Amino acid sequence: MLPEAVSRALTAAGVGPGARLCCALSGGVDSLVLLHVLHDLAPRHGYVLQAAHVHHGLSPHADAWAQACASCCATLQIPFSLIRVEVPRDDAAGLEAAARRERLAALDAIRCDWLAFGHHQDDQAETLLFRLFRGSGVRGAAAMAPFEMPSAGRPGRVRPLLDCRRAGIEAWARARGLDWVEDESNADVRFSRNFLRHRALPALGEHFPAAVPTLARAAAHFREASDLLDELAALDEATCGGEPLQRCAVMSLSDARIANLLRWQARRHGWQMPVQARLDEALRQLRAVAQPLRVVLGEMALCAYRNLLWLESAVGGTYEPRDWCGSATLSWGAGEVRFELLPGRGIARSLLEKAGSVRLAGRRPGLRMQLASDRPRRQFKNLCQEAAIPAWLRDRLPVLWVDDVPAWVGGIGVAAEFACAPGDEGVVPEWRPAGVA
Ligand SMILES: Nc1ncnc2c1ncn2[C@@H]1O[C@H](COP(=O)(O)OP(=O)(O)OP(=O)(O)O)[C@@H](O)[C@H]1O
Repeated sequence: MLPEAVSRALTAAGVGPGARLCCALSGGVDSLVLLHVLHDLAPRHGYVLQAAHVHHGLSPHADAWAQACASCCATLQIPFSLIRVEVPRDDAAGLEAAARRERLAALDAIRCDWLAFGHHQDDQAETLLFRLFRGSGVRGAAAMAPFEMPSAGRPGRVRPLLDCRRAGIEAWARARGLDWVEDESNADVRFSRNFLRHRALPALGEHFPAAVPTLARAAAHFREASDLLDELAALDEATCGGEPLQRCAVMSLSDARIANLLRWQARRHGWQMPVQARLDEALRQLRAVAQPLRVVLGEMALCAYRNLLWLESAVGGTYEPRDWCGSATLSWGAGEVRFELLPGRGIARSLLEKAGSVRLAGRRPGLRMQLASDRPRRQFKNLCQEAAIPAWLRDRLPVLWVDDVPAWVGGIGVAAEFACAPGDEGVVPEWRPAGVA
């Protein structure tokens, strides 16, 4: 039964023949059973199995766990990696969350297509309860996904035991004669997760015998609803003009829909969402205050200027001047400037090659530029107004200085005297300020 559940989950995720599958092995019973089942199923599914253990160096038993994982893999002849991570003891997120973050980052860096985790149905029920007690919305209540597709160089994640009960996994381990290690911290009911596992769920189970599978089923319903909200956000973004959004179009949506859209965009950029009250306040200002507007929401800022509306990183990077020597990108603040070679477009390459210095730097006082030979030379402020660049962004605009003459200003364009003629080799700079299109 258990191997069949794992097999179904792998098929549903699309872990096919030739896929490189890495089992995230903690040494506990769940991932140990998963490793054995994956090993048994490998000939049927045709994936290439490996395993990895992350050594956090936090528990006095950490070396013993790593050793147990290594020897189990040696017995099964499964390639094994041991990854050591440094967990900052004073991390603001707390020690457990920091360990988890470092562990996932280390696992994500493994050369594989899929990572398999040993989370099971009891974990799913605990996760749902835990999140509900933190006031989660629909997305949080969706708990853990059975699988997450590989994306942007990151392996996919699959949780093949998510439909299996803990007791069934332990029974399978005993029947197979497996030895496993117990994480001593799992028994400490001062931790919320352990309290839910050892106290709350057993108590609930006395009255609701099917509490765990029922909660897991509810999580699946929440996942469906959460996916629908994502689809709605994608539709709303497209109807509102993409990124940046058209302010008028956004304002015609309800607050709940705008919040849904902004949350979805923030997630895509990898920014943490602020608490609901902060977002409500930002929306209130958006409706009430005349533009321009910039409201900082933790790691990001909600900006409105003219008819544009967008999220951008609120955490600036460095804006140090740097020489351009032909590289494809130069980092700039929280974003970067990309340089692409295209015939007849952008800056004439021959002028860059002849120049004594080509530097990416900020604007300087008195900057003036002519965007076309039949247009007047304009001051920086006017150029920004014409290009709808909001005031708070102006000090952060990248400028490409060629022998101290501005050849290109990010978001504005190329100076007429540097423009590439049709048929010549051109260099097209593109500024990506991390969040603002
Ligand atoms: N040290 C480790 N090295 C490799 N994989 C690990 C390690 N610890 C945990 N895992 C993987 O993560 C799965 C879940 O373990 P655990 O519940 O302890 O971690 P978690 O990711 O913090 O869980 P949760 O998401 O429930 O908080 C394990 O079954 C295993 O696949």
